[in-house]
Amino acid sequence: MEAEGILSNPPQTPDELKEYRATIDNIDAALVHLLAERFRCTQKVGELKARLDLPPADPKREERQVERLQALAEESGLDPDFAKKFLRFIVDEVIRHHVALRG
Ligand SMILES: O=C(O)C(=O)C[C@]1(C(=O)O)C=C[C@@H](O)C=C1
Repeated sequence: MEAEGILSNPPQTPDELKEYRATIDNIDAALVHLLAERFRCTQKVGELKARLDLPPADPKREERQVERLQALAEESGLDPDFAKKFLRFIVDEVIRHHVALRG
């Protein structure tokens, strides 16, 4: 009996799907660890910039980062536009932290 797409007797998760999901969980954990490491590094950068009175954002540096990441994305089969948006999302958060550090 099925009502509005909800199965009363849901099928078991296939083993193949479980395996993919285990891989996804590992990759997600690695991403979180890598991002935490990146933010520890940018925290140091933010402190340095505040100390030396340097601007929080460096658009020229960002341009070089986008170019490099888009090339890497193309080489590895990732959508370069997604790579660009992902970097923007992270860098915007970093800049927010840098601004807060200036007090
Ligand atoms: O390299 C810097 O100057 C940083 O502050 C780090 C970072 C980044 O997260 O990669 C963040 C903000 C800048 O606009 C550029 C790069």
